[in-house]
Amino acid sequence: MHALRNSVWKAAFCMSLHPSVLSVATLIFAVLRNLVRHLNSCKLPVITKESVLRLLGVRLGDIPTTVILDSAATVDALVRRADAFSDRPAGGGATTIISSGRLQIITTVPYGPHWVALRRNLSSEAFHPVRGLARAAPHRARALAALVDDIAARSAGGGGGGGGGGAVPVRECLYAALFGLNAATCFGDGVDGELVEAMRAAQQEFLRILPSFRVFATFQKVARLLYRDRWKQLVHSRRRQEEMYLPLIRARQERRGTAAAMTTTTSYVDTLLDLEVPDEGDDPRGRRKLSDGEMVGLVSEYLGAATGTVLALLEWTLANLVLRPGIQSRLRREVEAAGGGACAYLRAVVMESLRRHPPVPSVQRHMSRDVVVGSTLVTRGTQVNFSLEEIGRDGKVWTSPEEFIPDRFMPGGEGEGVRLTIGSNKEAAKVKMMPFGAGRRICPGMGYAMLHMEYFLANVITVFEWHPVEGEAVDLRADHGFFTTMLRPLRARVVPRVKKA
Ligand code: HEM
Repeated sequence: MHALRNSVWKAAFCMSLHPSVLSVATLIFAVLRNLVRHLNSCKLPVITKESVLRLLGVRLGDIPTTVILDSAATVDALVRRADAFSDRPAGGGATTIISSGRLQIITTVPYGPHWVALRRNLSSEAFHPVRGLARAAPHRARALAALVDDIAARSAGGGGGGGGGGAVPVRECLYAALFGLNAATCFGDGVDGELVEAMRAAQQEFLRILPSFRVFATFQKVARLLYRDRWKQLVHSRRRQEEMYLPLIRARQERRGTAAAMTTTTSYVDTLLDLEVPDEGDDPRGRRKLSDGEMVGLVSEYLGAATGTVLALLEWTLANLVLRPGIQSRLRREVEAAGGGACAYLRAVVMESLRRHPPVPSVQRHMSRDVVVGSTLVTRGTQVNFSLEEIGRDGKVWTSPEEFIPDRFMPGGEGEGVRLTIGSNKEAAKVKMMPFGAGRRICPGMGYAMLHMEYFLANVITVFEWHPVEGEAVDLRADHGFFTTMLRPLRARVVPRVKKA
C-alpha cells in the first residue's frame, strides 16, 4: 500500500509539472466528479471526494510523517541536535499556499538569512522587554479595563443561577480584549473599534477554517481542481484581510517622520515598514523591502498567534479554577498579598496549565538528510512530528499527569526548576515540557505570552469570583483545531468581589 501511495504521489507530481498530463488529469477528475455527483443523486451510500481519493491511494496535503512521542528522544533532537532540526515542512501557511511558496512568514520561512531577519525584527522590537513589552503597558491596561467592564456587564445580566452573577461567555470576552490589545500593538493607537471587531471576526473565522487548507500543501494544481470551493474560500479570506490591513499599513507609512510618530510607541507594522530582508537576486548582499503581500501575511500571523494561544490558555486555566475553588482562593490570596510583587503560585498555575493544556499540541520539522531519532530512522524529505502534548503528560516524568496540580511547580515539587528554554546542552535535563517548542524555531512570543497570561489571570481572579453555572458541567474535552481549545467554550457564573475598605 505504501509503495502504491508513493507511486501515485510520483504520478501526481509529474502531473503538476506537465500541462499536457495535467489536462488528462483534469479530464479524469472531471469524470470522477460527475460520477460521484451522479451516484450521490441516486441516493446510494454517500461517496465523497475523500473516499474516492482514499480508494486511489491519494492523500492530498499529506507528507510522509514520523511521529515521536518519547520525551527523551524529543529533547535530544530539538534541544541537543537543534542544527539538524531547524526547518518546518514547506507550504504550511495560508500566505505561502496562495503565493505558491513565494511569500513567507516567520512560521513557514526556511531556516536561513530571511528567517533571521524576520525573527530578529520581532524579538528585538515588538517583544523586546523594554522597547516593546514595557512600552505596551498602556495598551495592556486599556485592554484589561475593557475586559473587566465587559465581564461585569454580562455578569449583571443574570442567568447564571444562585448567589448572584450571570453566566458569562468567557471565550467571547477574552477574545475581544486580547484581540483589541494585539491590534493596538500591531497597528498602533486609534484604530476604529468597529474595524477591530470586524478584523477579530475575520481572523477567528480564518483560524477556524485554516486546517482544511492543508490539502493545498502538496500537488496544489490537482487540489485546486478538486476543492474549488475551499480554494475560493481561502482566496476570499485573504482578500478580506488585505482590504482591512493594507489601509492601516498605509496610514502608518504616511505618518512616518511626522511629529505624531515621534511621540507614540512603535508598532509591529512600523518595524515591518523599516525592515529589509535578503534579496533573492544576483547580488548576495542585496536587500529589499517587504511586499504588501508579505506584510499582510506577517500581520495575520502576529494577530493569530498572539491572540489564539494566550486566549486558549487563559480559558483552560479559568476552567480549572472554576472546578477547583481551593486553588482559586489560594491564588487570589497570594496575588493580593504580593501587591504587584513576584507570585510563585501564579507562575505555578500558568506552568501547570501549559503542561496540561498546551495550545500548540505538536511541532513539525522537515528533514533535509537521513537522521536517527531515538531508535527511529527518519529519511530525507520526510517530516517528523514531535508531540508536545505527550511530553507534558508523560507518566514516567509526571505523577498523575492528567490531574491539574500547580503545587508540582512549587519548591520541593517534581516540577521545581523546570525550564522552558535552555542556554546550553548541559541544561537539557531541566527541560521536562516544551509548550513553546524548542531549539532554533522555539516560539519567539514566549516572554510576551507569559507576561500576558500572568497579568490577565492575576487581575480577573482578584476582581471577580469564578463559579460553575448552575446545572452546567465544565467540560474539559479538547477541540484539536488550529490551536487546542476547549471543545465547549467555558461559561462561568462570575461574581464581582466587593473591595474591603
Ligand atoms: C501560550 C502562548 C504560546 C504558545 C504555547 C506558543 C507555542 C508555539 C510553538 C509550540 C511554536 C513552535 C515552536 C517549534 O517549532 O519549536 C511556536 C512558534 C511560533 N510562535 Fe508561538 N506560542 C505562543 C504565543 C505566541 C505569541 C504571543 C506569538 C506572537 C506573535 C507567537 C508567535 C510565534 C511564531 C512567529 C512562531 C514561529 C517561530 C519560528 O518558526 O521561528 N507565539 N509557538
